[in-house]
Amino acid sequence: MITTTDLRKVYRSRGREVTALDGVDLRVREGEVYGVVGRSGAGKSTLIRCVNLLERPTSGTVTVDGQDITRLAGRDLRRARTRIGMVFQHFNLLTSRTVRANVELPLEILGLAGRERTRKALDLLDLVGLADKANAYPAQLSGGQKQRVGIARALAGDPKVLLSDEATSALDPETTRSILALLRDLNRRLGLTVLLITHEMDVVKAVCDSAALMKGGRVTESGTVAELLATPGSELARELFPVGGDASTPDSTVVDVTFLGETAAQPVISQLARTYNVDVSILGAAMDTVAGKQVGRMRIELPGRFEENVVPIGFLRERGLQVEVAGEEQAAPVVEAVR
Ligand SMILES: Nc1ncnc2c1ncn2[C@@H]1O[C@H](COP(=O)(O)OP(=O)(O)OP(=O)(O)O)[C@@H](O)[C@H]1O
Repeated sequence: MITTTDLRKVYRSRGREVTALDGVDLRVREGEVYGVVGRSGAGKSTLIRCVNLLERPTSGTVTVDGQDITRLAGRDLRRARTRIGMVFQHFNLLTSRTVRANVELPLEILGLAGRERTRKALDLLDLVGLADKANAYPAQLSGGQKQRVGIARALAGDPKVLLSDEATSALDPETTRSILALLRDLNRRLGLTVLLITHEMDVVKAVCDSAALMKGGRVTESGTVAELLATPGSELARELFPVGGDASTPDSTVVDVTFLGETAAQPVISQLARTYNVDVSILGAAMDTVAGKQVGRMRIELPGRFEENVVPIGFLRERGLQVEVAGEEQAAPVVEAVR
């Protein structure tokens, strides 16, 4: 639904050049909620602003719903933009206009007649749970309510795609949860594709089907959350699911095991201990729901060095678990060893 190909953006100001995007390839599928995370300055805002051409990329292409929008200008671009809604961290509401008039603004630009505009704005406010605030002014609303108005306004052009630029960063945790639940609900009910940027892993955990990590203007990892969790060495997986715990002795093997979906319910660790008669110590563990799936991660310690634990580690992998051995690159030989 959204594809960027070798997207580059170089800002030039006062003789200096800053490469904000350094060849970004992104694939957001129709109907998914896709999160882009990264530190401040990684290029997230630039990326999302290039997707609706608020910022013109220096090179590369952006395709939204099959249309290369980097080729568009003038009226064609304005029309394409109505199919791409955007919500902002600081809401960007007009304080002199009522809530209804804020939502009507893009409808005015689209040329809808007065009565039709009002009806549509009221429908949208109903959709975001704010029907009773139509005549209020933004100053009379809480942060969460303001963001609901921002979302209603973003939906005015019946977009297929919604872009969210840190929409929950200015909100408290409970309001964040309710706004994320609203985005998820709109994604499901309207089949809306959502591309959001955030610096909060909890946002990805709560709503995203897929995610990408940006660093220095590049995407360093991307995939569905399940794929990322199953990728050895994935930084995103580690940040989504941190498990701590240090080895009690240098003569042991520390293994991080990730349980996804059905495997989460299987008693594999006790099977491992019984089958190989090894003492398994649990150094750390966490269970959570990520993208609606139960996921667990456990850091275990096996007595003896890696070479002595090749077979038990192979046993875990054979059970379909994601297994990472701390400080080793021998993952492939282990698979070979049990075949
Ligand atoms: N208009 C601009 N002119 C010059 N440089 C800019 C401009 N906008 C962004 N940059 C630079 O581009 C780089 C990427 O910025 P960007 O805002 O996209 O990052 P970000 O990941 O969204 O950061 P944050 O989370 O702090 O918003 C930074 O080095 C920033 O200083």
